[in-house]
Amino acid sequence: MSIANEMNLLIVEDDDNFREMAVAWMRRKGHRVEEAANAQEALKLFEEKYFQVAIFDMNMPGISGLELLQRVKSDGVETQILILTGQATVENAVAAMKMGACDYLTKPFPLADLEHRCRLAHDLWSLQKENRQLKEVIARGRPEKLMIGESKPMQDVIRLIERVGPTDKAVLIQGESGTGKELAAQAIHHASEVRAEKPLVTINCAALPEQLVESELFGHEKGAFTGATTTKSGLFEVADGGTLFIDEIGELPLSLQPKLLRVLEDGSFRRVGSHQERRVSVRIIAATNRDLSEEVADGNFREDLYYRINVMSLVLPPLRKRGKDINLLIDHFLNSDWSIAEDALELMQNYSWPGNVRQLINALERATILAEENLITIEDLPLEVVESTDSGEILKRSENVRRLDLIERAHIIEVLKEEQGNKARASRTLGIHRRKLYRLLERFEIDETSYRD
Ligand SMILES: Nc1ncnc2c1ncn2[C@@H]1O[C@H](COP(=O)(O)OP(=O)(O)OP(=O)(O)O)[C@@H](O)[C@H]1O
Repeated sequence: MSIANEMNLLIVEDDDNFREMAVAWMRRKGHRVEEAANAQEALKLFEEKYFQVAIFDMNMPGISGLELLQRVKSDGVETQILILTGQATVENAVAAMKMGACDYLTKPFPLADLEHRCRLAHDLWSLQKENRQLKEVIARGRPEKLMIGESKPMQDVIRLIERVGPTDKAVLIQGESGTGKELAAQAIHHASEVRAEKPLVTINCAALPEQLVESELFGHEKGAFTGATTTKSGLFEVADGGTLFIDEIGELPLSLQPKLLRVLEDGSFRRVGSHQERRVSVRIIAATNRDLSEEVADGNFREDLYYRINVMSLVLPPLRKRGKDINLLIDHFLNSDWSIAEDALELMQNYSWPGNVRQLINALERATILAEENLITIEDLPLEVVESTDSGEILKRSENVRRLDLIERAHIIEVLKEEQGNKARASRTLGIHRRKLYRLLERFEIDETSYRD
């Protein structure tokens, strides 16, 4: 018998004969079994050991099986309890079930039945344990990341999230790429009164081919299409009771839109390849970086679906419209032992950040790899930030830096040509450390391999 099939059992029975037989039987079947002849002994064992399943005889002198059950349950033990009762006391078994026993057996019964019922009780114990673990995982998955922003447009967004979060309404989040749409969806889900303890499940329609989107969302039956080797539940079922975040909803194929509309209207849907109707309770938060009303006008998105998901609308401002928020975000994402040179900061403040917060995070990460001595300078910023049209003014002031850059770049290329693209030799010729050369190659976007023979 494998370890997984082994059970930790406790048998509480005052009839010595029966108890000894039951214990011997269960041990022979490979289970770990403790025994008690009365409730006091049982309570002591509960203090010392952990049982998955316990069997209580109902009629015992002193503390009865029912009282023992009451005590054990009020201590909050996770053990599943099976009650043994005589013909005359069957109605007590009903009372025991109400008090939290999972099952009962009427004497006499074959010992094989006892093992079978213990097995069912053990299955229940496993499921409850799994359920506790999953709840814990969900609770720990709560975002520690908060939406940062003190600018007026961000404050409006944060206030709106606080207002719509607790309602159960569908929300459409619009905003350019990297503006924090997914983060906003998390904030809305966690502000929900009824759903926050349940899962938040995400699907990105742009990342999947059409047929996969359908089976991801709604699940499929075995054999529904080539490759469907097993039955699979869809994300609507996984998110039941919670929230489904549909990212890039503008990419949802037209053919699937009626199916989504239906589940939004009454919670009903069918798995791919199944006739059986299922029902769920799922809140929808959708996001898009396209203008969905235009998609509706162009016939790419159903108007009725648009109105269904756009009950509440949240528009995330692009970073360039968030004023001094950029400083807050830099402070937030940069470790406190880092600083930024004034002209570099000014360039960042003036840049348009088409990739928004995500692009800013990437630029900072890159800069901290390139920079020396924990100071980020213009040299460590991506070229697009330094050379953007918005940065003219600042660059005029940094003109010398730029000219030097050009001279430096040309010189490095010249040396690389002389050394046939060999970085070790080139750095020696240039009189700089190899790491410094790597940094410059990356910054000037020079590919040394193109100078190899
Ligand atoms: N206001 C904010 N405060 C703190 N971090 C933010 C904020 N907005 C975005 N971020 C961070 O920026 C990154 C990108 O955000 P997110 O993935 O939510 O953007 P998105 O709009 O969903 O992007 P896409 O459209 O590309 O899917 C994430 O790491 C997120 O934590």
